[in-house]
Amino acid sequence: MTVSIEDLRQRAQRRLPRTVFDYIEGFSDDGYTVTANRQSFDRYLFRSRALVDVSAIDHSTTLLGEPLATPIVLAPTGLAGLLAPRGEELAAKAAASRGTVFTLSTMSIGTIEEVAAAASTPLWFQLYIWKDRSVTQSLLDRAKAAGYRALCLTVDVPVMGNREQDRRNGFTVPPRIHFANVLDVLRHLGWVLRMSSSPRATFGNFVGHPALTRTDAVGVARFTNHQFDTSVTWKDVEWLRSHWPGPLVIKGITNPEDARRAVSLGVEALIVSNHGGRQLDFLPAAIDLLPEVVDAVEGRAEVILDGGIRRGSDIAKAIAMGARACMVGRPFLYGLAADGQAGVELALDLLTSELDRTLALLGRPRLSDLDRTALRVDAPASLEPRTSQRHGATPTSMRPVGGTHDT
Ligand SMILES: Cc1cc2nc3c(=O)[nH]c(=O)nc-3n(C[C@H](O)[C@H](O)[C@H](O)COP(=O)(O)O)c2cc1C
Ligand SMILES: CCCCC(=O)C(=O)O
Repeated sequence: MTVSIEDLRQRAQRRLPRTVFDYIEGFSDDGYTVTANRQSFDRYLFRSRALVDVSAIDHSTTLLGEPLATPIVLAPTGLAGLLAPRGEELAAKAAASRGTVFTLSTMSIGTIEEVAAAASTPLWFQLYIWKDRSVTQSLLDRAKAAGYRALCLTVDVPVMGNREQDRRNGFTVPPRIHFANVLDVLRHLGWVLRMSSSPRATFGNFVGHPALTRTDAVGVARFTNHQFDTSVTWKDVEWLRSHWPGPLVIKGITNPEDARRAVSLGVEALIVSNHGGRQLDFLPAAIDLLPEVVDAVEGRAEVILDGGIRRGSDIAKAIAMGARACMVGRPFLYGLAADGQAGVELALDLLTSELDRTLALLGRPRLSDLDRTALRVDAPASLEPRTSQRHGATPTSMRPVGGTHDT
């Protein structure tokens, strides 16, 4: 039975070849940050109120002026179309059916146009700035023409983080079968068969780009490090501000100074994020970064949190600290791998119903009832840095997420 995000994670793990599952779970270096993202939620405990009328729970909100039926937005994730054929389209449809936003990654398998055609929800487009600025310009033009509502500039990938497991696995796009993984791929023939109906297994927005030929498989880090511009600065944010007609969101803010600067340039929303622990290791947990960014912004932009959300209670804590909404990455990818669109819907439903239960038990029936008085900060949990090399396991599997089973 699937009653938690952890259950979905285990189903995803069973359905996917190991190299693909490892890519989702991937983290940089020693995995301090990916572990901290989960463990730090445990430092914040609730203060509940008794005898409050909680007969009408309301978890709806607005984001960038649009209504959201749930404060959970789907984060941009590259290569989601490797988990299920037309994976990005399925996830976008799931978001639409649950009244929330899907964010399409620059590095998706499905194209900007395909995903826009599949979904009837406000879509956001996540941008990585390419060295070849004509590529960047064309991405913007395509996203604009396809009706994407907001542009989400990710600023924490000047270079790709050190994903050691992907390197050990020789993970490429398209994924290759080689001596070391042939048995594992054979054990997941269901995935192979399902994916045979996928229109492609490479970065859809760049088909035809000279760097991506039909026959060559490319390493993700190698490819992105060649294509992404390492010289991006605030000047580019100013440029985007004047060239993108809709709301501008910056993803990957960890420092209050940067938050103030973004706000001064008229950015409408900030995403406090350490990229799910996949980029700079030894950044603090996302939830610990949140309060100082919220305080720096002083209500002049909306603040979104992502990183480590696996429970509705995590969302309640982030909103109590001042987040307007949360993004989830891996939780919806687990759902997508486990059961396509229905799996993404299940991930959203599980988190939303856990949030509802938390609001009722807390005695704060509406999201707007949540503020910092709903929380108390406990002693820091001890965070043990761990090396993937030493333990050969991913951090999320080392500590049961949600206290069910471990693998
Ligand atoms: C498989 C995978 C691919 C990702 N690809 C992107 C991407 O293309 N662009 C981006 O801005 N963030 C990307 N991220 C980061 C997510 O948007 C998000 O910040 C992170 O997953 C949040 O942490 P969580 O997975 O614990 O929810 C990716 C994350 C994962 C797990
Ligand atoms: C697939 C290209 C990069 C995606 C990304 O940002 C990530 O893996 O975290």
